[in-house]
Amino acid sequence: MSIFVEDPLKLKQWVTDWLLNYLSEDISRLVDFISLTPEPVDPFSIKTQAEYEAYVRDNELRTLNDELVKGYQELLIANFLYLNGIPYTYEARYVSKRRIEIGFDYKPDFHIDGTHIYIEHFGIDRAGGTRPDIDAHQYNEDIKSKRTLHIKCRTTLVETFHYEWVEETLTSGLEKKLKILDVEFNPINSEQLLEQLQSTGKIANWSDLLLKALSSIRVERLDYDSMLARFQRANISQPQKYTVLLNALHEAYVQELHEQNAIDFDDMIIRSIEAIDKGLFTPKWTYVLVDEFQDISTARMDLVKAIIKRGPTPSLTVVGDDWQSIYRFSGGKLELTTRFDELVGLYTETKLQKTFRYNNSIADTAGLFIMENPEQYKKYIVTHTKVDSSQVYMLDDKVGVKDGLYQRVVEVVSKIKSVDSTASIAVIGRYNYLLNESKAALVKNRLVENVSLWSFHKSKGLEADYCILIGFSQGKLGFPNENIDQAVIEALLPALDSYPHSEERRLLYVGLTRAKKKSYIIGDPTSPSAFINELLAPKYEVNIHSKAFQELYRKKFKCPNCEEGYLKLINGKFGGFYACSTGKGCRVGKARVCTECGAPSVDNRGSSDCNNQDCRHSMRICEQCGRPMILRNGKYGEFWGCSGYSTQDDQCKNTSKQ
Ligand SMILES: Nc1ncnc2c1ncn2[C@@H]1O[C@H](COP(=O)(O)OP(=O)(O)OP(=O)(O)O)[C@@H](O)[C@H]1O
Repeated sequence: MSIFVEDPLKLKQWVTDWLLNYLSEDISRLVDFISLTPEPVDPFSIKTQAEYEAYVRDNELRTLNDELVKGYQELLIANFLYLNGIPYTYEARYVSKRRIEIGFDYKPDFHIDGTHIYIEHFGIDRAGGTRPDIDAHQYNEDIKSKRTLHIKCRTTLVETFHYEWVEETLTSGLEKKLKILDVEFNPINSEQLLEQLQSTGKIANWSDLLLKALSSIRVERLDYDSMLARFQRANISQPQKYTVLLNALHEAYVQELHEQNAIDFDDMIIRSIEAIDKGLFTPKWTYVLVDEFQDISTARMDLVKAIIKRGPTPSLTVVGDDWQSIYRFSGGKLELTTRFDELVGLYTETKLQKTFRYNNSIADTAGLFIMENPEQYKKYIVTHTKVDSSQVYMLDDKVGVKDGLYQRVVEVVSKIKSVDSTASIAVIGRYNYLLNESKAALVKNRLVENVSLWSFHKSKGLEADYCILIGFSQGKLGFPNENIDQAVIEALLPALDSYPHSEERRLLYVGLTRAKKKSYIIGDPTSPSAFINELLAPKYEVNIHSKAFQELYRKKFKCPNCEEGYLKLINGKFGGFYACSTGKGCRVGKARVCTECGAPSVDNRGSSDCNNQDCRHSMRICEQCGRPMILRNGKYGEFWGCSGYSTQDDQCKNTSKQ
């Protein structure tokens, strides 16, 4: 086996060395690479301010000079200045401290040091249009006041625009504009640049990206053409450049293994297939059993197929659970389970729907949660153990207390031990650092005995009496992990179902179902992740043991019409609705289920409005009969028509204009 298999750090070092060599051979490769990472994003495709903020939060836009900037196009300008040896300051103070009409301290995007030249990048298209969440009129007015201010203060304003980026003239245009002003260009040489890239940690980040790409190329058995096709299908910009780079990396890796006279795990599989196909080995097995089939990769499936094809007509039995497919990042191809007949052939199915591990409370919460994704199979798990009350708890991380999360972990472990001293306990976290910190806190409090620390991935197949699930923050290191900057890796991995966070959802399902007795979820009420918000909904019947979370819950489910009541989900004959917990005394009666977020939606005149302040979705309803209105297409254009139009015994013909 290759040393890379035994010591992943050695592989990382090899990739880093390869990258440094590859880049130093040709300066144009270096410039190309800089333009490939981070991946370009068109800000005009971002719809809301919250979405833009999440993009900036989750995609650290750091220049070659190590400044954090606020937009991808600003990053390109900063890098252009840096590569051309033009000293600049990002968001420098302006000569005048005067506030311009719009009322903020004016800081132009860039100042060319030692000159009166400033650069402003304006996010407008040729018609003056802006990002959808920005008021275009106001933005254009601001542009005018900035121009006036520069004239008044006798400074030179160089303007660049979003549309130049679209037209691919952003940096070439800037070059012309600066040369006219006699700005001196001293392009940086490749050694200096490489040094800077290393010292700012960029090379290390790029190596991580390449490592992941290499692993995907291996497990998916991709060649140049299939890689290029995937990038094109995924709309990756500059697909050719990525393909050339990754293909070169893969070839060098294969060559390296050859020189080491060694193989890796992927080779083991690939060579086994070859050995069987060439008749060097004849399988004799009459029964072939594959466990954890939901995570099987293309290469592994090819091996199974070869064993069957060349064996003595064996029977194949596979065991898997599509709800627990969590190894896509290492090639797991859920499709092979969900499209088994198409991809593998005829089969008979046996459903294992009874669990001897967890109780009905955990089964109901976890089952409802996983089946939110309509692409997962519908299954109703019967449990051997039955309980009368909810065994899933939501706790907070002691809002505002330093290391509050780990203190909470200690508290829960200590409480469990006080009532069930020999119980097995597991702390399950999305990232290893969460587990390391938890372990340190438990060791310090002498509570670590009988406590396992597992990542959600590692917890697969394991079990404990009590499980404590942690790390539900928002963003890049959150759960669900909202890391969206690696579209390249996404494109190389097996196809993913389209439901948002589907793989992360399965991961939480796995975590929730590790406990035999109780599951505790610890979240942060000040920035609850999407999963925490979702689990607060009454249908999950989670015990909310936290004032802060109850407050959040209160906001969403408080009955708007009475002091005491909460809106509770009822599954009626004609679908779900919410009813006030105080019963008939409350005038609100029933509330609808918001079609966007599932929280209660309360009827007002002509519309039903979501009670969840983060959602606030408004659904148009018929003023005559209360059914939802539907936007229809008629002879004279679009109009709103009552959805009761097609109901035979109680037809409603109400319409209103669009
Ligand atoms: N027939 C049975 N009677 C009693 N207990 C059982 C029975 N079958 C399994 N168990 C217990 O149920 C628990 C779960 O079993 P096992 O780990 O085999 O399930 P699994 O289907 O592999 O679960 P998962 O896929 O969720 O990891 C174990 O503690 C096991 O000992």
